[in-house]
Amino acid sequence: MQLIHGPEVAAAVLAECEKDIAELALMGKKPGLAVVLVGDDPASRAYVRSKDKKCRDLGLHSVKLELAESTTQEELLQVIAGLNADPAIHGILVQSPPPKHIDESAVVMAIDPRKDVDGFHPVNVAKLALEDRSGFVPCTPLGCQRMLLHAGIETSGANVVVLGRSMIVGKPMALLLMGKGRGGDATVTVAHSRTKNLAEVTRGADILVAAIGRPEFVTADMVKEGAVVIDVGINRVEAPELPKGYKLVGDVAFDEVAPKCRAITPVPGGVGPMTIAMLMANTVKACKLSDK
Ligand SMILES: NC(=O)C1=CN([C@@H]2O[C@H](COP(=O)(O)OP(=O)(O)OC[C@H]3O[C@@H](n4cnc5c(N)ncnc54)[C@H](OP(=O)(O)O)[C@@H]3O)[C@@H](O)[C@H]2O)C=CC1
Ligand SMILES: Nc1nc(=O)c2c([nH]1)NC[C@@H]1CN(c3ccc(C(=O)N[C@@H](CCC(=O)O)C(=O)O)cc3)C=[N+]21
Repeated sequence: MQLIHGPEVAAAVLAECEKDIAELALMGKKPGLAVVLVGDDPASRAYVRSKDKKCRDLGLHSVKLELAESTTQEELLQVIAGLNADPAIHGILVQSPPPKHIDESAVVMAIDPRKDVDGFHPVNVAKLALEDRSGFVPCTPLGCQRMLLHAGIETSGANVVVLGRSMIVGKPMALLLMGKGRGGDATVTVAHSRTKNLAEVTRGADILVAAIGRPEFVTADMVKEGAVVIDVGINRVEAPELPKGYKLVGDVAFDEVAPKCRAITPVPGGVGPMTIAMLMANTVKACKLSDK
């Protein structure tokens, strides 16, 4: 069984970013990323902090905006308009999900598609579906694809099952893996909460991507011997015996599934660090494509 280490693959991505950042510096350009967080969800805060740190480590310009829970949609849209107009900012990320009084799709629509490093804007969703590589692909599925490539896992002709159909993970993951060319050309099945005989469907997978947000949902009986398993899930579960009072587990019951696998990603230390690395890569790409 091969363990695919997220931080190791992320380091390769970040090394490429560093080369690009050095080249951009020669042209007087420095990639800039703005991350906007509305409210004070602890998991979101942790993510925003680690992104900010990674930016600084790489020498990117980083702006972290932490707005009060009570921020109105109008105020948030004004903040985004300011970032759209700011030539030092090439990427904008608004942490999802926003508080309930804010319409997420209105927020996504307000971001200049050229700065939409999350790849959530309809222009970028369409570009992914059209296989137009000038757009931005959501960081998490992009990171999963990169992990498969790094681990030498052939996707061409493989039976892939993507468990989950969200716009952030499942749907773009399916589009990437069914796309033509390197890291694609797979036969993709997308399963979700209405799927019948789920275990039978997932047992057909040569490559199983789990992105449902249910702790340790995927058990050994759902996985074929020799399959590759990518665990996207990040679930906080209570663990009173630990100093933090919680631990992170994936959507896969790692201990029982791992022994059956050809390769598997752990949680933590799997897909999470890749998401951040791809965010850096998308920001560098946005800077390269910008005229400022
Ligand atoms: N590693 C990383 O960087 C990231 C990790 N995540 C994690 O990935 C997981 C998924 O996130 P996200 O896609 O945003 O989640 P969503 O809640 O938006 O989507 C979950 C999907 O899983 C499906 N689903 C839920 N329960 C079941 C079930 N019992 N059987 C089959 N399908 C089910 C849902 O089906 P239906 O559509 O029918 O409701 C839905 O399509 C979460 O744990 C999240 O924390 C998310 C983003 C980044
Ligand atoms: N607009 C937007 N874009 C996102 O990309 C986005 C979002 N909203 N909302 C929330 C999810 C979740 N997400 C994670 C990224 C990295 C880790 C990560 O690095 N996790 C570490 C563990 C970190 C820890 O120990 O707490 C790991 O898995 O090893 C986790 C989760 C991005 N998301």
